Amino acid sequence: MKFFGNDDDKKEEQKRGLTNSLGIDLGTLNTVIAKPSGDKFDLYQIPSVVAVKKDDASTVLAVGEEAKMMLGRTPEDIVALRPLRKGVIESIVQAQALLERAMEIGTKEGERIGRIVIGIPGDASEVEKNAAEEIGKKAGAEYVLVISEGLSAAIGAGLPIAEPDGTMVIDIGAGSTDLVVISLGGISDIETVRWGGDDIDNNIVDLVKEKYNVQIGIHDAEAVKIEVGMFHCDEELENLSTQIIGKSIETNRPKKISIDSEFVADAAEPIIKEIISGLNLVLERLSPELITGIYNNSVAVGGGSQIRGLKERICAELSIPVTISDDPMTVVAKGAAIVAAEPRALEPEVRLKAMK
Ligand SMILES: Nc1ncnc2c1ncn2[C@@H]1O[C@H](COP(=O)(O)OP(=O)(O)OP(=O)(O)O)[C@@H](O)[C@H]1O
Repeated sequence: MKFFGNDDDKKEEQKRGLTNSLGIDLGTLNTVIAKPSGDKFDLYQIPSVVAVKKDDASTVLAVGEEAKMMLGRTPEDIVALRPLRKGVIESIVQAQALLERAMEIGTKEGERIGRIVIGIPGDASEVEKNAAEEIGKKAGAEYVLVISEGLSAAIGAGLPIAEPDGTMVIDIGAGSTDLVVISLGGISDIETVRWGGDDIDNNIVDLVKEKYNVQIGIHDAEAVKIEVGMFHCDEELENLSTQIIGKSIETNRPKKISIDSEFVADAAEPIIKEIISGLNLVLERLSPELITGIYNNSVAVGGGSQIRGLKERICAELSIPVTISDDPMTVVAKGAAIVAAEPRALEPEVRLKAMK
């Protein structure tokens, strides 16, 4: 990554004590915090969950791990909720509590947060962006910059974002998938597909019910997806199998069933179809100048990018070779941390916003 740093600016910031910066990926499922530390990053992760009073959703009682433990087993007057749904902030108060916790985790005692960069979905509206910025400021950061998760991922993955040729990021998250084309340091196109890994889990639950007359929990469905999951593709991928216990709908008794990769691929088919359709739209709009860059520099990130068969399926359907990030869950936060430490990593217009 080439930075355009200016030593005077840095000294100025140091004078003001703005030495601590954080990158935060405010995700539907997990919030990842990256703190630059020399050439590397300190990384932290918390579940994007808050526990609130049932009759007053603005009174936050617990955040992160503690709140996650309460999911599904809270006392009557408490509910555990996710402040983001499909990548969109649902409750500002709750998202603020989450962000405050994230900043606390990334800060040593006595340290002040100078600048945070928050990655949010690229198709977020101005209102949502402003809300995220507001939340960051209220949570105690001096400077807040909100950037697209896709751009952040590209920076974190070390893609050549400043080149005119173009690069593409496919970010398959829990609730949504962002398809982001970047050139000359900015986003030249974005398509958000409101489908992601969570929808695969839901489809697994439904398909198990339909095929076996058995109810399984959503967490078991996710575990199965992670263990044996794949997308249908032309390549012969190993058909793995695992067993889970569900509740028989007929007898109400526990019932053991086997689920294999082909089964998960059937459940995941509507989601990969939506992703391919989104990519088709991006390609339709793509200017021919960017096609070589997309061919040479497309990367898949996000938890869902780890499902086997993704790159094979995309290459077969769209003739685009995709590299799967070896760091899919933290790359957005890392990219945000790079920008937080050095806003000139972005193009001039965005930099101006960062410095305001
Ligand atoms: N090894 C894995 N194989 C397949 N799926 C995985 C794996 N690890 C995590 N996932 C899935 O990835 C999703 C979470 O990804 P990620 O943390 O990137 O999402 P997020 O940033 O919280 O969501 P969003 O981007 O929608 O706000 C979940 O659906 C999870 O089940």
